Amino acid sequence: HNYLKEIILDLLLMLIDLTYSILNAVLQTFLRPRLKCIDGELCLITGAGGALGRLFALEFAKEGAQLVLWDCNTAANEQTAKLARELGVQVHTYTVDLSKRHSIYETATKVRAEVGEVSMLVNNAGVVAGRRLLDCPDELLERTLLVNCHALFWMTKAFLPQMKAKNHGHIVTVASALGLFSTACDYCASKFGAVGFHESLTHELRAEDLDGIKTTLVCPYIVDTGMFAGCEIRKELRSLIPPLEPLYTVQQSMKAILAEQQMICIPRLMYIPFLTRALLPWDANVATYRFMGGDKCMLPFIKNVEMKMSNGHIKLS
Ligand SMILES: NC(=O)C1=CN([C@@H]2O[C@H](COP(=O)(O)OP(=O)(O)OC[C@H]3O[C@@H](n4cnc5c(N)ncnc54)[C@H](OP(=O)(O)O)[C@@H]3O)[C@@H](O)[C@H]2O)C=CC1
Ligand SMILES: CC1=C(/C=C/C(C)=C/C=C/C(C)=C/C=O)C(C)(C)CCC1
Repeated sequence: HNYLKEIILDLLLMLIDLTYSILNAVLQTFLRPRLKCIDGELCLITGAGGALGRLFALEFAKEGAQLVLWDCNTAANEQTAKLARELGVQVHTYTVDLSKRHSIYETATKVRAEVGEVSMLVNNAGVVAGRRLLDCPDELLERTLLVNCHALFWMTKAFLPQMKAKNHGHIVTVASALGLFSTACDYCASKFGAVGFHESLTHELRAEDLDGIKTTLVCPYIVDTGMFAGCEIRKELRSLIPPLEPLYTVQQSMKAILAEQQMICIPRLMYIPFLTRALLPWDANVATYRFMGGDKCMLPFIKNVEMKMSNGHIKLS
């Protein structure tokens, strides 16, 4: 009898929580969310020499955060640091290879010794091979998984202990719309991995009642940064879902981060293929992808890469 009472009580409590969460989420879409202050927080951004990484650095600098910038491209990273310093914040740069676990751990040890405890982590660095599976060298496929997915584990293992000690921090995962639904590309598996990592980390923190450590998942559609140059959907629909402006993407992401939102799809329209992927039968999804050009969107991108390779602009690493 006691078991029965307990489960009925738990069920009622769960239903109250569930109703509250739904009402709250609906309300939040209409209200302007309260944004947190990150003045003085120490924020580490990976891929800071890249397009979105640089814009993230500048937005965090505008909010008064101190920066630790990581990238494998030293010159691009230094350029980001220069721009951020002009906004009056302290910036520390590190050259690191995120595809190597030891490089991540060694650099993290240096950061802790030379700068201090990181309280915000923006896992932004990402790569794509963008070749057909059978044409793609194993090393390139492996690199996609190492940088986009494995690195999230090592980064979190390196910086979460300090956050846990204070029950204070924020871990941002820059994944992709292609982490929620897929097309033909090596990148999707790595971003699905990133989404899974974010969710399981979020559950782990909740299960340990560490409610001072927030997580945010960022899932943008194509952003006009050059990383996916050539990737495109059906011509007639391109004006309906145009590639995103890099600054808009980062500003929307910042709003979600500062509102401590659990996830954001940019643009909002991307919630639709995310939902229909789960709701519709597989072949129905294939039919809609075919109609919209989502099934072959990577082909012109791959052609681009092949052309650059044959011209000697890109070499296999
Ligand atoms: N652009 C887009 O359409 C979209 C991008 N995203 C995601 O947003 C994030 C940023 O993308 P974006 O700014 O466009 O890409 P960029 O290529 O401009 O920036 C990525 C940065 O990460 C660096 N990087 C790559 N590999 C490593 C490594 N092994 N170790 C350290 N640093 C590394 C790159 O250096 P280098 O240039 O020298 O390789 C580059 O500076 C990525 O995670 C991407 O997957 C999500 C949705 C859409
Ligand atoms: C697959 C697919 C689509 C195309 C998505 C594309 C082209 C996404 C590209 C995302 C990128 C490049 C993300 C980088 O991280 C549509 C038309 C929305 C319809 C639903 C299925």
